[in-house]
Amino acid sequence: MVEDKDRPGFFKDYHRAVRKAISNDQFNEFSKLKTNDDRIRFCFSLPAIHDIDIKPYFRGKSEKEALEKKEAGNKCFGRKNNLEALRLYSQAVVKAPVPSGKYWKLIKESADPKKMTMYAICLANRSAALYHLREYHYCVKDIDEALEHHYPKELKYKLYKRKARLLSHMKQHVEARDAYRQALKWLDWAKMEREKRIEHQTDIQKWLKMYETGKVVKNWDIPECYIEHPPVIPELTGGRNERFLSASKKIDIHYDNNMGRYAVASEDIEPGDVLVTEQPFASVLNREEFGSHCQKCFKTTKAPIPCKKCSSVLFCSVECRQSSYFHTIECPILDLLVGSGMSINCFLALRLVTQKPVSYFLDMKEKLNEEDLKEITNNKEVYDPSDFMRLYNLVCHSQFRTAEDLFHRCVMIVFLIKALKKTKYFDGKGSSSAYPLFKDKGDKINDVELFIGSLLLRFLQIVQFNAHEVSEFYLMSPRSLDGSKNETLGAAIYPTLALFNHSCHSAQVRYFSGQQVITKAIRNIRKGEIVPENYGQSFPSKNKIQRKAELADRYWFECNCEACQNDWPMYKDMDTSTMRFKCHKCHGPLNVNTEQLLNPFIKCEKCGDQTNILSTLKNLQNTEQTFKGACKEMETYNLEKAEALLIENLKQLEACLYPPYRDYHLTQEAYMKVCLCQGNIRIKQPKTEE
Ligand SMILES: C[S@@+](CC[C@H](N)C(=O)[O-])C[C@H]1O[C@@H](n2cnc3c(N)ncnc32)[C@H](O)[C@@H]1O
Repeated sequence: MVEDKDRPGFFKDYHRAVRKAISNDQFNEFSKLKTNDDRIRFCFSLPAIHDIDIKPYFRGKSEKEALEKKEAGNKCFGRKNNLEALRLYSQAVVKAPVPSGKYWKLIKESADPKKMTMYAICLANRSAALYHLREYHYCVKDIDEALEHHYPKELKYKLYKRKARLLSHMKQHVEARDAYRQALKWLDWAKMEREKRIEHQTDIQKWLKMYETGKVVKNWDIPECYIEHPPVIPELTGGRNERFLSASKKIDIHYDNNMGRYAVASEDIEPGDVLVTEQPFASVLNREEFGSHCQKCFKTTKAPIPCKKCSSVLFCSVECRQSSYFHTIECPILDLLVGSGMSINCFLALRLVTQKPVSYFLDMKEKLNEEDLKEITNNKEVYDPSDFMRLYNLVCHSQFRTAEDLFHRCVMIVFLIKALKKTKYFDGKGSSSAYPLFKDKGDKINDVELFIGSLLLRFLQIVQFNAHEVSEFYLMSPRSLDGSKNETLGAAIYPTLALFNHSCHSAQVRYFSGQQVITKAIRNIRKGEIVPENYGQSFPSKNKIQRKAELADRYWFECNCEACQNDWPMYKDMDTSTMRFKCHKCHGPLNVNTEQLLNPFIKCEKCGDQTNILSTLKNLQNTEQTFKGACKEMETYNLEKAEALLIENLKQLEACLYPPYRDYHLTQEAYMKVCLCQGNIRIKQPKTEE
C-alpha cells in the first residue's frame, strides 16, 4: 500500500535491504513498541536505514528547450495552425526560466536580455495563439503574467493593444479603455519609424475616443467569446445538516462495535436526493495528469501556468500557483519521491503534512487526542470537515496492524523525513530555534522531525481506509455520451464521506466539481436504514468471493451486505425469466417465473400475504416508456430532462420490483452517467494537423 504496484521504484529495494539488515531479536524488540514515536526513533537508529543518498531531485527549466519549442510554435502560428502553436508555446512557457528569486539575480548579473525575457515572450506568443482561438480569458491571463515578468518595454504597447481588444470582446469596457491608455503610454518606447508610430497613435486614439463617446459597444459586431462554466454544485436535499456540515439533513451518523461509525437515513431518501457535497481536506493529482490538470484545483487548462522552479508541475492560474504552499515544499524532491515508487496514497499522506507549515501542527500538539469513536452518537458537537481533529480521528485500525506492516510504513516515514529535511520544510518557523522546546540532536532525528514523522505514520494508516478517488468524465466528442468513460484524476480525503460504510448494493453516485465531491442517491433508502457508500466493489460487476476478498484485504472487514448475504447474481447472470415483484405488505421479494404467470395473486414467503401483481405489470409497461424517453434525451445530451426521466424511472421500478433485476440496474447505470456529466468533464481534443 505504501508502494505503487504499477510503478515500482527504488523504495522496494531500500525497504528490503533495511529489513534484511536487522536481526530477529531487533525485529522482536520493534514489534513490542507501543507508540509511533518509539517506532520511528527505533527505525532511525538502524545503520542500514541511512544507507541511502537522498538529494533534491526535480526537473528544472531549460532555456534551450524553451527556445526550440517557441520557434516551432512560431512556425505553426505563421501557418495559422493555432492549436498546434498553442501546444508548442505551452511547452515553451513551461520550460522557460521564470525570472524570480535567485535565478533572476543570476541572469540580471549576466545581463543577457534574452534570458530575462524568455518566459514573458513565450507567454506573449501564446497569448496571440489564444487570441486567434478566441480563448480570451486565458489570453488576458497570459498577457498579465507576461507583463509581470519583464516583457521587453519596447514591445509592451503591442501586448496592451491585444489586451484592450480582447477586453472589448469580453465587454469589459473600462478595463479595455485603460489598456488602450497603457498602449499609448508604452508606444513611446517602441522602436519604429515615425510614420508607423503615428499610425499606431492615431489608431489607439480613435479607440479611446470611441470609448469616451460610448460608441464602441453599439456598433461592434464581435463574435461571442468562449466562456467556461464551472459545474454547478446542487443544494443538499432537505437543507444542510446542522451537525454534519457537508451532509443533507436526511443523514445521521450512528455507531456500533462491529461497524464503527456509519451513515443512516434520518428521513426517507429517494433517488436523486443530494446527500453530500464536500471539499477535501487534502488531495493529490495522479502523476499521469501533471501535464494536463492544475496541481491545486484539478481543473484542466488550455494555457497552463508553470511552477516557477520546476517543469513538472502546472497550475490553471497564477492564483492557484500562489496558494500551493505544498508545492514549494515538494518541488525540490518531487522526482525523488516519484522515483521511489511510492503510492498515490502515500503522496496523499505526505500532502496532509506539506500543505501546512510545521508551526500549524506544533500549535496543535497539545490538543491531539484520540476520540472514542462511539462519541459520535453521544456528543452533539458540530462535525466540521475542515477541522483537523476530524481528519486525525478517521479510522486507522492501528491496533490490528502486524509488526511487519508497521515496520514497512516506518521505513517509508524515515525516507520521507529524510527527503523533507532536504527542503525548507523544517526551516523557519518550524525549526528548533523558533521552538526552543524542541532540542536539535545533530545527525539524529530531532523532536520536531519525530513529531511530524509520527503524524505521517498516522496519516499513512488513515489514507489506507479513508481516501477516495477523484475523477472526471471523458467525452469522445462534445455533447455526446458515445464512448464516454469515467477517469481517475487523483486521490483525496473527505472527512464526512469517510464516515459512510460500504455495501456492494450501491446507494449513491459520486461525482466531482474540481475536487469537491457531490453524491446523489440512486435508490430508495427508508428512514432508519444504513446509507452506504460503495468502495469500488459492486455486485453487478464482481462476484461475491472476489468482492469479499478485496474488501477484507483493503479495508479489513467482512462484508455482510444484502447482496453478499443473498449471493445476488452479477449483471451477466441475472435471470430474465424470473421477476422479483415487491410484496405490497412487507416489501419483501416475490419471485415469479414469467412463463408460468397464470395466477396474478402471489403469496409472499416472508409474511404470507397475497399481492395482486396485475397493476404492477401494467406499471412496468410505463417504466419502459420512461426509460426509452430518457435514452432519447441522453442521445441529444439533454441532461436535465434525461435526469428527471431517469429519476422517475427509478421510482417507478422501485415501487414494483425488488432487486436485483436488470432493468433497474440499467437505469441506475444511465442515471450515474448523467450525474457524472454534471461534474468535471474533459472533451477529447481534436488532433492538430502537424
Ligand atoms: C471509510 S471507513 C468508514 C467509517 C468507519 N466505520 C468509521 O468508524 O469511521 C472504512 C472502515 O469502516 C468499516 N466498514 C466499512 N464498511 C463496513 C461494513 N459494511 N461492515 C463492517 N465494517 C465496515 C471498516 O472498518 C473499514 O475499514
